[in-house]
Amino acid sequence: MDDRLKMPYTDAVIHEILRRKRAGMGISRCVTRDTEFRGYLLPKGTIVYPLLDSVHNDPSYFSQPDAFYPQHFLDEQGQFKKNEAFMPFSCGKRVCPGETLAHQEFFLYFTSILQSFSLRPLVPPRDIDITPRFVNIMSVCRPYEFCFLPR
Ligand code: HEM
Repeated sequence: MDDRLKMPYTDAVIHEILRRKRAGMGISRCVTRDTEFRGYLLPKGTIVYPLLDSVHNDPSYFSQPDAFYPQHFLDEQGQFKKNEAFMPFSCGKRVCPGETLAHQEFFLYFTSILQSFSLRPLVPPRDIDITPRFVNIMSVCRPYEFCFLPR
């Protein structure tokens, strides 16, 4: 997110949601020529899937990869801190062209909802299971219910 945003904690929460959202797989791609990658030969025509979840759960970049921990994106002064391993929109030439729009929408929806409602889960937060559910090679969030209480 850019420096114009002066709500670092909210920004960090949104980034942590995107890190944890667990639909972390880019679109499949095809290797256009024989390619060596980390000692492996990927022959021309090989289909590859970038697994973004792997980098989002790398403990050398995220100190508590299994937790919901917005501090992954905050420095000691509570200011927003970029993390080069954050790439829910993938990276490179085929990076998601909707990234800026998606960030803006997230911020507006999230802040508008929280300005008008308090969110209350139906069970104590510690009883909410935030471990991923695996579907084929993807992991997805588990659904859970909560109430919107007008402020
Ligand atoms: C939370 C929201 C979003 C996430 C996490 C997301 C994530 C991604 C990812 C991971 C890719 C694959 C990039 C790659 O293959 O390397 C992608 C591609 C793409 N996204 Fe998004 N996206 C989001 C929202 C949007 C929005 C709002 C739009 C358009 C308004 C959009 C349009 C596209 C398009 C057109 C591609 C294909 C790009 C290409 O193949 O060259 N996305 N997105």
